[in-house]
Amino acid sequence: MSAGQPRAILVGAPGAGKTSTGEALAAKLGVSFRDTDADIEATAGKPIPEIFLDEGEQHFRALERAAVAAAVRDFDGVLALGGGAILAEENRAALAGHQVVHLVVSLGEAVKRVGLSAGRPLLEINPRATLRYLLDQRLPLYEAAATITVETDGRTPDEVAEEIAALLKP
Ligand SMILES: Nc1ncnc2c1ncn2[C@@H]1O[C@H](COP(=O)(O)OP(=O)(O)O)[C@@H](O)[C@H]1O
Ligand SMILES: O=C(O)C1=C[C@@H](OP(=O)(O)O)[C@@H](O)[C@H](O)C1
Ligand SMILES: [Mg+2]
Repeated sequence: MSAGQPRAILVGAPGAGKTSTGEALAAKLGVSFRDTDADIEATAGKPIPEIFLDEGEQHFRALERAAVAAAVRDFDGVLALGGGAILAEENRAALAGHQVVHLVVSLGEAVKRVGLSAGRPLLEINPRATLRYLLDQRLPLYEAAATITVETDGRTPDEVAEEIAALLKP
C-alpha cells in the first residue's frame, strides 16, 4: 500500500534539529510528523540507549534500515531520520527522488545542543571529539543526498522550518 511520499525527509548530524524542526515543519504544513528513531523504539519496545546496550549498534542499524524503508514507502508527512541513517547505502538509495533537507549545524553548536545528552549513546563519552568524527565522516553523505540545504546555527527550529517550507516543492 502506498500513501504517497514524504513531503520532506530531514537529514543531518545529531543536534542539527531534525526532530524539533521536523515537528515545527509538520505543524506549519498541516501534515503528520514521524521520526524513525521513535519507530525503532516502538518496534524494539525499549529506548535507543537500551538497544545499544543490550543488542549493540549493528542490531540498531538493522532496525533503522527497516524503519527507514517502511517510512519512506508508506508515510506522506514530514519524516526525520536519525543522524547515522545516512551511513547505509540502502538508506541512501531509498532517499533518491525525494525532497531531502540537510539541516546544517556547526560542530560548536551541535556540542552545545546535544553534548553529554542522555539518549544518544554514541555521544556519552567525549561528545566533541565524537561529533567531529561523525561530521567528517557523514557531511559528504548528507550533502550528496540533499535537495535542499538549510543552515541552523543561531536560528530557532521555527525559523528553520519557515525557510524549509518556502523552499519545498508542493
Ligand atoms: N535551531 C535550534 N536552535 C537551538 N536549539 C535547537 C535547535 N534545533 C534543535 N535544538 C535543540 O537541540 C537539541 C537536539 O535537537 P533535536 O531536534 O533532537 O536534533 P536531532 O534530531 O537532529 O538530533 C534539543 O534540545 C533541541 O531543543
Ligand atoms: O548519529 C547517530 O548515529 C545516531 C543519532 C540519533 O538520532 P539523532 O540524529 O536524531 O540524534 C539516534 O538515531 C542514535 O542515537 C544514533
Ligand atoms: Mg532526532
